[in-house]
Amino acid sequence: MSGASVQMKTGAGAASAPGITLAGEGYSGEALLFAPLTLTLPAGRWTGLLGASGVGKSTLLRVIAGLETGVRFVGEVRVSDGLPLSGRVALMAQSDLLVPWRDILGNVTIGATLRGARADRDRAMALLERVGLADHAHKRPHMLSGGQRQRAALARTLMEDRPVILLDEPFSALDARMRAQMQELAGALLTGRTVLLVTHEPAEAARLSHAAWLMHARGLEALELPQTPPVRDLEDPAFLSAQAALFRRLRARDPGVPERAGEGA
Ligand SMILES: Nc1ncnc2c1ncn2[C@@H]1O[C@H](COP(=O)(O)OP(=O)(O)OP(=O)(O)O)[C@@H](O)[C@H]1O
Repeated sequence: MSGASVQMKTGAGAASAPGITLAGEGYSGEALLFAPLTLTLPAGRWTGLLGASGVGKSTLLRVIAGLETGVRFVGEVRVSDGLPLSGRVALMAQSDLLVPWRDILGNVTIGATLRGARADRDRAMALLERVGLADHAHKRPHMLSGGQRQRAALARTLMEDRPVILLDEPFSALDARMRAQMQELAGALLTGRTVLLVTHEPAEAARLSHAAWLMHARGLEALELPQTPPVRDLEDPAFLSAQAALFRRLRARDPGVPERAGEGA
């Protein structure tokens, strides 16, 4: 590995990771999008959030980040230490948001630049190495594939070293091999952070989450996960059967209605 090694497990971010509780309901125009729900993100844990497209997952994530949404959210976000979340959150949005006029290294260090701080280029290069982009550090984003851009966005998110990490479908553009690797990297580097992982992949939620929820218009439903800690081994039988159970749950006709015995996919 070139440059500084990436030491994030014991960083300040993990030490101060708060728990977060979001409680409220969402409206699209006048229509109820999702009924009152309470989403708890335990301190220092990964929470997975699954649900049909358009149900409001990204909205919850953006509300926690304190960003505008196209949905009217009526409710509140509580933080376990009572301190504002501002400055303590790193968000990896669905679109990579790489700025076209900076190279990949410049994108990974953009947070420091925007704050007027000195960028730690060694650490940024070490992260780019970990996401397999060291050879692309001096290319502009348009020269990269979708999956490469997503890995650059992941490196930029990890670079911020924040206690709260919000990931919106962070591995969706990656091939299977790279996806598994990036899951393992994120799982290792974000140990001890409070992480919300929005994903369409039950396998991803089952592999990375301490707790996972299925969101639907009537609220949240707890999903069953193995007792073993994440990141779970891809061949772990408990992981494989949890993944299969999540698939069955997602494929059920109406996820808001509990299945009767003998029903299901
Ligand atoms: N800027 C906007 N203006 C108006 N409506 C919006 C806007 N952004 C999102 N919506 C609506 O809010 C709802 C929730 O969107 P959101 O992006 O939170 O869903 P999601 O569950 O994350 O979907 P996906 O899985 O497809 O990303 C959707 O029905 C969408 O049409």
